This record gives sequence, C-alpha cells and structure tokens, in this order.
Amino acid sequence: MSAVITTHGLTKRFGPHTAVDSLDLHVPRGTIYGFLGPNGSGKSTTMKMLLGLTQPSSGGIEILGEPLTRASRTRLLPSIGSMIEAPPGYGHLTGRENMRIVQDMLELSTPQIDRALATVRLTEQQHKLVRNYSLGMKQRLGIAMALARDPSLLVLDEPTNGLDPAGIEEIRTLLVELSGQGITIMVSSHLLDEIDKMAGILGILAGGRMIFQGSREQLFEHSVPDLIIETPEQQAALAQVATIAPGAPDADGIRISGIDKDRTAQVVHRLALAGIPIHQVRREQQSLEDVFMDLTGREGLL
Ligand SMILES: Nc1ncnc2c1ncn2[C@@H]1O[C@H](COP(=O)(O)OP(=O)(O)OP(=O)(O)O)[C@@H](O)[C@H]1O
Repeated sequence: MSAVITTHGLTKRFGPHTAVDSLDLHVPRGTIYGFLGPNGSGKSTTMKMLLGLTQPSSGGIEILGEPLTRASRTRLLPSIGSMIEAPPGYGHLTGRENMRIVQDMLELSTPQIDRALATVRLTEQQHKLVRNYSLGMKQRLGIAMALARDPSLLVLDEPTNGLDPAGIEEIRTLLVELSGQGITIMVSSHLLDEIDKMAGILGILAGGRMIFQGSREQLFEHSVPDLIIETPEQQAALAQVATIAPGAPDADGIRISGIDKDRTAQVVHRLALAGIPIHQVRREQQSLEDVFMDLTGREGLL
C-alpha cells in the first residue's frame, strides 16, 4: 500500500529535551491513522513538523511521495487540510464569515465552502456567532475549514478533545465518511477509546518514541494473554509464585500478567509441589485498553 506520509528518523529537540525521537511513521493511503499517546508524548510536535510549521532537528519527511522542503511545502499544502490546536475560528464572527476568510485566503469557490459546511452538518447554523457554538460545533467548523480546499490528506490534532460521547460519535462518523470518500486521515488522541473504533492503523507514542505501529489485530498479537490459575488457596498460591512471577488475586484464584511458557511451567510445578489444589489453568486475552496501558507504561492515560 503506498504511503501518504513517511518519516525517517524524525527527531525534534527543544534544548536538552528530545520531544520526538527517531520516528519512522508510515501512513498508508486511504486509511484513518490513529496517532495515540499520553499528553506530552510528542503528537502535536510531530504533526507540526509534518505540516512544515516546526523544523525537525533531524530526519526526513515525505508527504504524498515528495520530500518535504521549503519549496515543496508551498506546492503540497493545498492538498493537506489540517486542524492543530483546535478549535480555530473567531468567536465574534459567524461560522459563514469564518469560512469566508478561508475562502479569500485560499481563493476557493463558494460551492467549495457550501460543500464543506454541509459535510460537517453546519449549513443550518452557519449564520450564528461562533462564540455561541457548542464545542462540538466549533470542532466541526475547524474541520470544515480544513476540508474546504478538498484535500487528499487531513491532519487533525485531538479533534475529539473535551467532547461529550455524542460529540465524539459525531466526529467519528464524519471522519469515517470522509475516509470513505478517499481522504487519508491522520488523527491524534490521548484516549484509545476515541480512536480505536475508527482507525485502521494505530501509531502509539510514549516519551517521543514510537512504541507500536500497525493494525489493532497486530497490537493484540503483541500482548501475552494473562495466566489465570483457579485455586481455592489464593494467598498460599500467591506466596508460592512470588519469586517466579508476581501475581494478583483474581475472582477464582490468581492472575499473572506477561508470563511466558517456561515460567508458566515453573509456576504450575511449584504449586503442585506445595500441595496447592489447582482446579484450572487458562489464558485470558487482555482488553485492548490493557495492552495499550502496558505499552505506554500507564503514563497519564485515562
Ligand atoms: N515550543 C516548545 N518548547 C519547548 N518544549 C516544547 C515545545 N513544544 C512542545 N514541547 C515539549 O515537547 C513535549 C511534547 O509535546 P507535544 O505538545 O508535542 O505533546 P503531545 O503528545 O501533543 O501532548 P498534548 O496532547 O498534551 O499536546 C512536551 O514535553 C512539551 O513540553
């Protein structure tokens, strides 16, 4: 699958702090790429570099098959719609007036503006002052501004941030619809839940480094299912296994995370030697949220 965004060793340092560390991004054409990571993990900085708003300290970026340079940026930008640090728009103007500013700046046609407003379902609200819009409407106006130029790539930084479940669902439906029209979408969030349902590919950042990039299924493959040992002698079992692999109490016995086959055999052997009754030994797949938490080290994620 051809890539719309590729980066090689993309790095950004702020003084001694490395905010983005050797990133190799691969955003395939036509997908929704969910860019995930805790607050401060480097998502916004990466997106700003992709849009040429911040200069990388080192590494390369290719957008739509072209290396991103000062010269190519001017040529590429009309194909890229973006919303960084949302929501944009002047509160003392109406939605329509805000769109007119975008229209004049980018020399767009009136049908393009009408279409963008209709796509985000703001046609009826376009003559209201933006300061009277709900947060969800402001986010949708931001997306309309990004969409008006008919881009082939949309880069959206946390478009669901602060929205209630209904607002999140609206944005999700909209992005899936836009993806269906062939637009490649890169969308960031610090919440797995908001993105997992719509993204075909997930890229997960922690501390500026990419710790996973691939499909949801591949993410699951990364995880070792928990080991559940059913026993009525929970405390004795926990004490016995503690030196091999620390466990935790579970409804029917004990649960041990991230344990391989060899140590599983050791654990079962130890329990049998100690005369602890084992009613069942089984594996239980973690939830995607747990896999994500394990990968990101549970840093600041909800
Ligand atoms: N202009 C800057 N000068 C110095 N440090 C910066 C600057 N911009 C970002 N940083 C630092 O770089 C790191 C990554 O920030 P960034 O905003 O990219 O993270 P993020 O994943 O988008 O998080 P958030 O969702 O909170 O915006 C943070 O430690 C931040 O403090």
